[in-house]
Amino acid sequence: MIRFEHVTKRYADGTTAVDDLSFEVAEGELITLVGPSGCGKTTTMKMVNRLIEPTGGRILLDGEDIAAVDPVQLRRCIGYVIQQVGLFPHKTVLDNTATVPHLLGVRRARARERAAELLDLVGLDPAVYGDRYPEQLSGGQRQRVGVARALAADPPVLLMDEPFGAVDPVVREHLQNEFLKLQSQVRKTVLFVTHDIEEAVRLGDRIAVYGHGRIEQFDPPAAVLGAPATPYVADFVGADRGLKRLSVTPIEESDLEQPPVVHLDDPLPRQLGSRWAVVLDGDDELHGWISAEQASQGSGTVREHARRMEAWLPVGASLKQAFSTMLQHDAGWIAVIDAEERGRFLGVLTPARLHEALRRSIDADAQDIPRADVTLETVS
Ligand SMILES: Nc1ncnc2c1ncn2[C@@H]1O[C@H](COP(=O)(O)OP(=O)(O)OP(=O)(O)O)[C@@H](O)[C@H]1O
Repeated sequence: MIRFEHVTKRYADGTTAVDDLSFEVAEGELITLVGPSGCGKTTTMKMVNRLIEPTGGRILLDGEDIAAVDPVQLRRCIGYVIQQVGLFPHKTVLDNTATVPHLLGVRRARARERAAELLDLVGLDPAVYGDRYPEQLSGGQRQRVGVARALAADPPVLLMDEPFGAVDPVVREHLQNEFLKLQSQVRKTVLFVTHDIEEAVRLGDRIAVYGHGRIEQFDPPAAVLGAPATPYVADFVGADRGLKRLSVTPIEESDLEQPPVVHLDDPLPRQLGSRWAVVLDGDDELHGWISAEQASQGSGTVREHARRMEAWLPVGASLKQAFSTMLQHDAGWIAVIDAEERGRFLGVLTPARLHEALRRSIDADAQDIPRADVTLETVS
């Protein structure tokens, strides 16, 4: 969809902002460009809509060299969201959002109708906010209007330059989550500039980590965190990258341990062969658990002695959620179920298994193989 071929930008004063950059972005992919101030992120982005012209190389959009496309025409198929949103102060929220379709010749009534749909999509009720002016909105609400306006002409490509940079961290996280939900519906090809590694990790399908004018690593978040390509990247993602990585590493079935299992209507077993067993109902769905002590002292069926299981998660939840669930319930293990299949029990995750899952996922990324195929040298 977007292809950079040996792109260089040298400004008139001799500053090389971007140095021989080559990469490709697939349709519907969200790429975060992250790096310290002045490393060339904004320059990269502005070359895509020709606000800045490269001094070397070329950029292809859908196979076509953008140097040959009329810049005005080009910008119509590229939405642009910036930090200082740039809303027209004298226009209402609805008219601001309808600006581009209106310029493109869509009838005013239809453009406003579409604008109202988009405001709804970004979480602003058009009946409440449509007639307000930008100064009557909070910073977070203004950013949402900025996103709605960029989507108004339904462009296949979105460029976003620190769009959530000016709002406080709580609103920011909220906007990020909303944007991810929105992106899962609209599936635009997005270049998203940020200097915040947390934001880059949370949003990006892949992250381009910039050094000065160059990309040091271009990989999915888990790989950047688990296997930084250079000491510079390791330093940039921070010493707590293991923790960050937990949040982008999903629980997989191969991570799970298989404990003893009993069913609700089984007679109470004298011995479990373990300190506890998982209790399932007749459909193999998770019901709870039972301790060896209860089993050895009681009588009747499992049903009368089973305890409800609070600490469980669906497979695919993050290792961070798993860790947090363990802490929240003060549990030495959590049950993992298949949410797609009515909650079928799949196995349990213990702290040791969680640690192992993290190590396996790092090796899997480094070797580019599935996590289940990784053999660890020493298993703790
Ligand atoms: N018009 C210009 N003339 C000369 N140098 C420029 C110009 N615009 C940017 N630069 C320089 O090019 C380099 C890259 O700038 P750019 O704005 O792309 O960085 P950035 O990574 O987006 O930074 P930030 O996170 O601070 O926005 C910087 O050294 C900057 O000073």
